[in-house]
Amino acid sequence: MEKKTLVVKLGTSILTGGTRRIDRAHMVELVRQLAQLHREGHHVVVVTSGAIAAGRELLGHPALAPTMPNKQMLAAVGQSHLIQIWQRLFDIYQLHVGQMLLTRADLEDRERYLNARDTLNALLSHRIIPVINENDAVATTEIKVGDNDNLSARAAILADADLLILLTDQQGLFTADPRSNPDARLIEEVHEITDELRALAGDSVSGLGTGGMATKLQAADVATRSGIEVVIASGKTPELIGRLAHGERIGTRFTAQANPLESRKSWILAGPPPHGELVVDDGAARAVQSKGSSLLPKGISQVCGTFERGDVVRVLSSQGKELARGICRYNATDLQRIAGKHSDEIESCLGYGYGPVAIHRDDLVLLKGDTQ
Ligand SMILES: Nc1ncnc2c1ncn2[C@@H]1O[C@H](COP(=O)(O)OP(=O)(O)O)[C@@H](O)[C@H]1O
Ligand SMILES: N[C@@H](CCC(=O)OP(=O)(O)O)C(=O)O
Repeated sequence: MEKKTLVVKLGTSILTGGTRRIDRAHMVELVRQLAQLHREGHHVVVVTSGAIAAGRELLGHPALAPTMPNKQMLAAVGQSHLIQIWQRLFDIYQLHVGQMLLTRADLEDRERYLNARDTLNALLSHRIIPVINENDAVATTEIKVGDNDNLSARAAILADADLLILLTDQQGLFTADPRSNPDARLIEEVHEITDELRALAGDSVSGLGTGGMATKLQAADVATRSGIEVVIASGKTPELIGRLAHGERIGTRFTAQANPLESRKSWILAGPPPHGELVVDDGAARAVQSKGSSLLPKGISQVCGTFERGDVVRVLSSQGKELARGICRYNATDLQRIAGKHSDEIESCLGYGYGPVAIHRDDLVLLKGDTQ
């Protein structure tokens, strides 16, 4: 069976079961399902809400004004508690978790984005379960993603996920909020997120979650545009996670709009103008062009311009013809020092390393014909 990468977002509504406490009994059941998928060889990423709810529970539900610092204080208390609960539950299956607390600023800055992606990939390749939440304690309104639905869509892009599952307290997106409209019907499949659809998605009324269905639709929009399928479903459906991973139709499914690799490549071409140039030797030019290889420092003969790790650069042949564009994993100063060297010399030369390649093949777009 094909191995998939799944991002599963668990909202406060499902983690508390609508109560004032974290529903550990239900978390045990969700972890059992996640561990089963992991055992089958799939990559599993958890995006967890519930820090604020856990903080409230731990402090005995103090009467607090709903100010930002108070929420941040609750999240700071609750997050460490929450991650301990996750770790204890995954311990049952001898699995480790790795906590990643992110903000919007981390995901918009190319260098920090690459760092976060490298960390996530390192966790996954060591078969550790990444457990992600927003870094509420440091995030102010400007740098906050604001809700974990949107955060999970960005985490899914970071992980190159095949499927994003948004687990909540409803069976999916309905034609109206089922809490107030008993006649509301489940929408089973969405191919395009239109304004009419957005008008159906209401806010959270439970006082526990953030954003309701509106933020779930925003998340579905972001993820499906990046080629990731999204499902909104009820966390109470038996064996839900495994059944969805095996292709069963449950809840509301949003079909992917593009292939993830293609969408990253169009960002490279349409995104910010290149910051610098790498002139490569004939061997590297051939490897990149005909074999679809990554660009190694060894094949770089000249580094021009000032660029940071994560910036887009142009790749030029020794005759000055533009062959490709890609996201560079080293900044210009570092690359000048390692250009022409073997990848296993990077660490000793710089004192650190971000891996053996200057531009990974997934971050490289070949240009056909003259693009000078
Ligand atoms: N059209 C809709 N279909 C389903 N649920 C809706 C809709 N509009 C609003 N909602 C509300 O969204 C809530 C789920 O969002 P939220 O409370 O933020 O949960 P979570 O903590 O899982 O993110 C549901 O409990 C429901 O009341
Ligand atoms: N980061 C916050 C959750 C924010 C949020 O979006 O909550 P939810 O709508 O329940 O997914 C916390 O951990 O409490």
